[in-house]
Amino acid sequence: MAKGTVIVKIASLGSIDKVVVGVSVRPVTHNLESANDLANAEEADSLGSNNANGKRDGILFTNPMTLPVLPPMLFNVLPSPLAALLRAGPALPVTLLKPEAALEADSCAPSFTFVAPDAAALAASDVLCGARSEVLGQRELPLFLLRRWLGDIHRLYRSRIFCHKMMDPLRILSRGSKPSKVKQFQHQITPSSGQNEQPQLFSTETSISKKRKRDGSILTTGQQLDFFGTSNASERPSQSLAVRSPDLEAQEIGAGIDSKELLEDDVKRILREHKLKFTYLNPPTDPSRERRKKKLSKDPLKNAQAKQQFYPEPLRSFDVLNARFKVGSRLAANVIEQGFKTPTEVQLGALPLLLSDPQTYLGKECEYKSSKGVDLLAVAPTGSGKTLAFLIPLIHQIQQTKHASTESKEKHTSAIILAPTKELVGQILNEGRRLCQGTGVRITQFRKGMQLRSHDVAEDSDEDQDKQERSVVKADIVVSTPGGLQGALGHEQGGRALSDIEHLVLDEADVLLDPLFREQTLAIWTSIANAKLRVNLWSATMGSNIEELAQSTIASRANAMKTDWTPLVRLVVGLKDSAIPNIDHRLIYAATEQGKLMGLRQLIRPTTSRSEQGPPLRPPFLIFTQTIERAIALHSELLYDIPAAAGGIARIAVLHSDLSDNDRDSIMTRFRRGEVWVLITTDLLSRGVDFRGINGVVNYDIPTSAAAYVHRVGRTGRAGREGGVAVTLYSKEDIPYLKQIANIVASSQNHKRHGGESIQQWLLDALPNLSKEEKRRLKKRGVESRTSKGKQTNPHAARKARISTKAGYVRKRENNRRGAIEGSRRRMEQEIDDAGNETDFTGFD
Ligand SMILES: Nc1ncnc2c1ncn2[C@@H]1O[C@H](COP(=O)(O)OP(=O)(O)OP(=O)(O)O)[C@@H](O)[C@H]1O
Repeated sequence: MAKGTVIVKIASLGSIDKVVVGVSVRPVTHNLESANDLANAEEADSLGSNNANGKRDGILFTNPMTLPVLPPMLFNVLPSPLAALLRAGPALPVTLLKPEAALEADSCAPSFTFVAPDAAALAASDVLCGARSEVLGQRELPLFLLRRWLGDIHRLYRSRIFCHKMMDPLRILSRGSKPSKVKQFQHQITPSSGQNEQPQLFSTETSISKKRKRDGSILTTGQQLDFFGTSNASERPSQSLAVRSPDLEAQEIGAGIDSKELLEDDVKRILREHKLKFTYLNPPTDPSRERRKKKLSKDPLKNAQAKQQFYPEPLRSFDVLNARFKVGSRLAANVIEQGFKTPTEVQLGALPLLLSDPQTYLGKECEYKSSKGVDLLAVAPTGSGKTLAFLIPLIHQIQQTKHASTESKEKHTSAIILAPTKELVGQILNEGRRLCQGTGVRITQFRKGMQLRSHDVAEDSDEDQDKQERSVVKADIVVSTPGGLQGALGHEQGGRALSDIEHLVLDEADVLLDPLFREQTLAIWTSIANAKLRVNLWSATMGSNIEELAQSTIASRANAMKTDWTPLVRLVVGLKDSAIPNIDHRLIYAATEQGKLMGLRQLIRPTTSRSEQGPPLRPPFLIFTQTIERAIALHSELLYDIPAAAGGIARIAVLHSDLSDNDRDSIMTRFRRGEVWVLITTDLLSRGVDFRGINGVVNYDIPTSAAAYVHRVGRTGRAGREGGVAVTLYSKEDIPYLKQIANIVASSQNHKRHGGESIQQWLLDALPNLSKEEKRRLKKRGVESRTSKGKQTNPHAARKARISTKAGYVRKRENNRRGAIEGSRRRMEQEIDDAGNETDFTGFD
């Protein structure tokens, strides 16, 4: 085997109780081509030693192409535990994917994270030759090898061999070594089945509609609008601008032809196909024009809407960022280097808005004088790449300002990104760092004790300033939760420090402006005393009340500061406030709390008859509960449900806001690496957090609003990935909440790419309708029996809602025991205190 060729290795360790799948750049020492080879390996299990044939025993090597065909052969031939373990081998492509997942999760290029079951396995298997071992489980591989290896794996995934052979590790390891007679190799594409080549949700490929032309012939718009070159090149008409492949486009860019503009009709058609709608929310009011408009139609609303919609030319490919928008070549290269090729809908719509002069799309009519951009409200589906859509323009604008600036090179923060949770802040930071590399723009997370600095503060620096120097933020972009940053505003320089801020981005804007965070967010927003401030608000859901609040804040700020009027535009992708159409939704009636627990167990380890009914829920998946207490209770209930052979309790974890930051980080990392398969959590992880390979989401407790449902289930099916499953278990108490969720499911299934079961009409009809006020109340309160308040108001219902399968007397005994231990501990502490007090007493002088 040529030096540097990457192969995949399956290693069985000494006790044959571990299977490691990894890559090696070493020559093949043991080619697993036949059952005999395997038997040899099984006999001599001393890992790393050479057997009589000079082969390495106990380590089973194969290359990526043979791995998928191994398992069936092994199943039939081998009886021993090794056979069972090797059957788990093909399930480990979940693990095999980890380098990729890790690549996405952390800033790993040009290294990647390899996940071995434990330290011994990693050390013993010597997974990566020539690797520099730094941290447990983390080795570095030269980038070219990584690329080639991932390429091989992706090819396999694309050919679907892997998926076909892939087995559910939980099922295999929990049901003995006999090959099951049920369709265990049932083909299922899951979000974790590799890289997604098509990140668009509403791509032309999937929405081919037919129009009748005037001459009577049928025009298939989907074909005509293969704008992003996804269909077969030979089928495309060569002349159409709308069908150029990215390659061709790249060549054109090189030849300087890219500046060609699309015809207005083409632009409109493309935007319609991708379900993009742009609205100009605050066109300057011209009294004479208003009068004319009223005369034009009896329906002024219609007229107004027609006036306010506009159609900017979409971004065709990331390759044109530099040529068309003069985005710095380093920033443009960073985007491409991360593997982003085709812009998602929100990116193809928002990037031209934020990167070009508003006059180019709003026209001269907007009477827009300054060239300082627009304020933007963007509503786009979960996982559609909003982070990239706001980071690219932000970095570009900061770069431009820096180049144009003649002022001192002293670093001042000029942009703030707010997000509701620390997890999301960390994630934005990671993505921002990757994009900022080599651009001269710095991004940081705002931490406790840090301070922002403005020009003036820097100028009137004194001795005290030196002391504070180390805590002063020197980055251009600061990412923070509202609470974190608001603390800094209390500082005497706080208000002044914000005077340099030119960009404010609110990610998950609807939650940031919801009562929970509203005060903090508005405090920061209104403290920014910079007339040039531009605001972007992003979310997958945005109610009209939030939109109004945003508009009125922008307007009142402008009035108070007497600033020039700035255009405010809205971009909506797809149907507002709806769930992504590329996942399967299942609503399961479980009647009672016990029923829900049984239902969940059924999902984790399905019995055959049930699992035949729909795509099984494969790990990794997330389980949402209503409260922290319930997440903890569910965790301890399910702790032993994953068989020890499959990793046992290490495979399940709980994450909530009562944990320390370190614990939260560590659980997130373990989940991203694939060490944790089932993560139980609260709504803390329902927004923004991006685990690309999540196969499913379980709403163990029903979400309390439609928006919460949209965001929770949006943790799967990221960037257009197919095969995600969203299961909602509901009991009698959940019925009032169900209608809003059933409506979302129905509308999402109607827009599903490949059809799918829609929710039955009788269910929709049978569910009670709620008024706005009731919805608001339900959202605020949650299901009361599951809250601590519910325990006091209705202890009986609260008892019934408890997550536990233990009988009452067992719980009582446990409580008594716990009480006794606690009492004894307290008594001992008391005695020690008393003794201490006695010895401390030194008597009278
Ligand atoms: N053009 C693209 N092509 C492929 N993948 C992309 C593209 N843009 C973004 N992604 C990936 O899509 C995933 C989701 O992106 P992101 O987290 O920004 O989505 P989001 O719209 O902010 O979702 P949410 O509403 O849940 O916060 C990320 O893994 C990101 O790397």
